[in-house]
Amino acid sequence: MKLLIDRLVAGPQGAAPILLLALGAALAGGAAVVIGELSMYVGARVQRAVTLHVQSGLSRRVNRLVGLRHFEDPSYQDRMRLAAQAADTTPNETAMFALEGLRQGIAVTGFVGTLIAIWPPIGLLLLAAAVPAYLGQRATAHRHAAAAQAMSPVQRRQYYYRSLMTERRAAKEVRLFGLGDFFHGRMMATLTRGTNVELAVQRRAALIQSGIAVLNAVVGGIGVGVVAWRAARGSATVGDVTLFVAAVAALQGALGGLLSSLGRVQAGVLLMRHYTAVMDGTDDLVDGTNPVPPLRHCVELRDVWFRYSPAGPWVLRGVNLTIPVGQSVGLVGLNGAGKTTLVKILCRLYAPERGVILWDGVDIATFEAAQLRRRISATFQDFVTYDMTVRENIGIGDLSKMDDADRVRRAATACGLSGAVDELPEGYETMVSLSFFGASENRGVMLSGGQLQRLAIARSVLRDGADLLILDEPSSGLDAMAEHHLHATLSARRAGGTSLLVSHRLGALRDADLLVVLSEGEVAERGTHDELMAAEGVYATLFSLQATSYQDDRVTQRVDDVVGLAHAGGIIRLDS
Ligand SMILES: Nc1ncnc2c1ncn2[C@@H]1O[C@H](COP(=O)(O)OP(=O)(O)OP(=O)(O)O)[C@@H](O)[C@H]1O
Repeated sequence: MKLLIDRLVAGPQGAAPILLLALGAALAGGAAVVIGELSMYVGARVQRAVTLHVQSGLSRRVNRLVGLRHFEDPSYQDRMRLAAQAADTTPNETAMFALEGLRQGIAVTGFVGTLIAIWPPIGLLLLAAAVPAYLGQRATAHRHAAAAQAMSPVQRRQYYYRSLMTERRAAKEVRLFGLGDFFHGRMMATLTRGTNVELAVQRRAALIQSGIAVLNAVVGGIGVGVVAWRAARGSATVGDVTLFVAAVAALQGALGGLLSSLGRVQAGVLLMRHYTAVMDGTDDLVDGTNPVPPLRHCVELRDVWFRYSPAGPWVLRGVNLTIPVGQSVGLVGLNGAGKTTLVKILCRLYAPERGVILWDGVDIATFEAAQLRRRISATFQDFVTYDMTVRENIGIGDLSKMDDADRVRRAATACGLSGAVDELPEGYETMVSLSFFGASENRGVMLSGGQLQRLAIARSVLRDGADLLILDEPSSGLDAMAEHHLHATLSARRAGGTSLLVSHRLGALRDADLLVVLSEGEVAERGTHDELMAAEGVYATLFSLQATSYQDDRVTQRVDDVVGLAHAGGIIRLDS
């Protein structure tokens, strides 16, 4: 371009050299565009591959967490969010920076060379200007990273309020209690707080950028002034001036872009510390390595003490409990007595602070947790309903049987669910969800609370090879008829199996081989139903309380009639 201008300024020229130079300039421009597009495409491929790799590593790491404590720690939740955010953006930013750096780096080297060739001292001036620009950018990057960290809990709160207003789970109560404006107000307050933090960082960044721009303008101005002055004195050409002006503008643009890209990478790298912290972080439970043999004798809790936090109250206080193989143990207690906690410890979702849990005499802490859990089949009180098909919802209990339609159907039948499923538009392939369409774009369905509970229990039933069956409040959502049937079915299936049952409906547990009453984290009573009734303690009081509320002279005859009818003709459908 410089040659072209100098030729034109020098006076009339032949057409061929001018056209040749113009063609050269056009080709150079075109090549730059093509290289730019190519590098964008390669960059997109690279960044996609890196993001997939990093995101996959993060999910695998989280999946490897043995215990539950991290999931109940807000600061870990924040860290996870930042790690995911960093994993999402930093590889992109870095790939972009690498490509931009390559592209702009070549351009910058060319421009700097050109400028130095025209007026060498500009090199020093540019260097002097680059140092504060870099430092300013670095300070901005640190502020961005710090703001992202400070914002994480605020954003989680904001998403939480938004989800309450937009998702199905709270829609009922939000309308019933008129909570829409209340949650909207809270969401806006957190949003405003977050925006203020971000704006403060942006303000600061704008100030720094303005300072850098002024510095660049001064350096550029000095350079252009000197070269123009030299041209006026005849020691430089007009082409030199034109080239210098263009190179200064292009250089400053390229450097600005590079620096801000570098700033984003620096902020991303700072955020990636959260990613590495998650990836390299220790688990709250150390996983064992030993294989888990089939249960032959018993599971025993020996002097187990547990609390959810070091400063919190003891939830289990020296619990001793044996679950002999082939027997059913019923766990009873008031709300908050520690029943579910005990179940979670048995599944090694937490470790006891003192005492041990022995599996045929071996501390379960030495076992590989995943293997131990494969030997246990548990349904929790707060079970999950997945936005998947009925078959998948049951198959979740044993992934190896998820596609075995027959096994899934048998598990559903055992829980009295098959009739209801058959009536669904796509049977077992019906989506249990109001958020997603099914495979054939059919709308999903929502089952009743009791049906969902049976779906969850069917998962445990599907896992029929397990050594220990744990049911935590399996029938709380079932109607009386369903409960009766379910217990009859489960008792039959449990025969000879080992089980731990937790229930507030004491009638459902009276046939258990052993009943254990937990009170404020301690075993208060143990024995069979008859023994505990004779002892006239807590169990007898609770049982009598429940029994008296049902007492009516007409009851016995009616129950006999109903159960007799059900057994005779199957006319009482559990899944009706
Ligand atoms: N994740 C947790 N973090 C902190 N405390 C907890 C947690 N889960 C339960 N707790 C506390 O531990 C105590 C025992 O709870 P747990 O759920 O084991 O009782 P429960 O006997 O199963 O009660 P319910 O009959 O109501 O189901 C309660 O005081 C509860 O507040």
